Amino acid sequence: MKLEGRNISFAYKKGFPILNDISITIPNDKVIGLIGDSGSGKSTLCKVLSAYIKKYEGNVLMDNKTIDSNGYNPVQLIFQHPEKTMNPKWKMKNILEESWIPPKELRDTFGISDDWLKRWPNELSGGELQRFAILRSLHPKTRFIIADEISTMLDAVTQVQIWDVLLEYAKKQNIGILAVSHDKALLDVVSDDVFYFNELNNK
Ligand SMILES: Nc1ncnc2c1ncn2[C@@H]1O[C@H](COP(=O)(O)OP(=O)(O)OP(=O)(O)O)[C@@H](O)[C@H]1O
Repeated sequence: MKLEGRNISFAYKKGFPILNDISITIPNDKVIGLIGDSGSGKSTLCKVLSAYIKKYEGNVLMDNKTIDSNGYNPVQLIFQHPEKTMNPKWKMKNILEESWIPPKELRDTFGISDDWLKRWPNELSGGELQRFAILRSLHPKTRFIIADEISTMLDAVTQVQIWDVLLEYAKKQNIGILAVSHDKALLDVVSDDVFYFNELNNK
């Protein structure tokens, strides 16, 4: 299985293109790293691939087919700032289980303590929240994860812990990952191949 962006072009404002005929393939048994300058359009590409942006030129295909926009999206985007994607008025248990109910062992693997489930999002640290955001995205129907700077705000130890569990789970479940980061050293460790955004973007 593979996720493909084929000849993707996009502009927020007419005449100011951000993505120019970009093509990228993410096989479901690989981690593809993507590195590039700030403001170059990496997050925009992530949003196109995960259908947050719906109007663009080109195609996003999973095994050569367009993705059904009605059902569960098998391409899940995880953002740098997990708090922005969580309802502050919901307790963590509801935020997690809105997507699926992961087995307790998997929660434990992600280092999520039972006590955290009873808290509000603003009662957890960024790293703790990010564990929830990642686990929430690993619904059994997820086939690809688009990880947009998911560990940037974490200390080195937490960063390694989180990537370790994510990589192990993805490998077991055949989930492909696009890992976007400014951190070349991190991408060299987690990715099978690393691409430079500017080389994909035909400006
Ligand atoms: N909703 C939006 N409306 C208009 N312009 C936007 C919008 N979102 C992003 N941009 C602009 O598009 C360009 C690309 O932004 P994007 O967030 O994709 O870059 P990036 O490579 O992910 O940057 P960074 O590495 O700093 O996160 C930037 O110039 C940004 O200001």
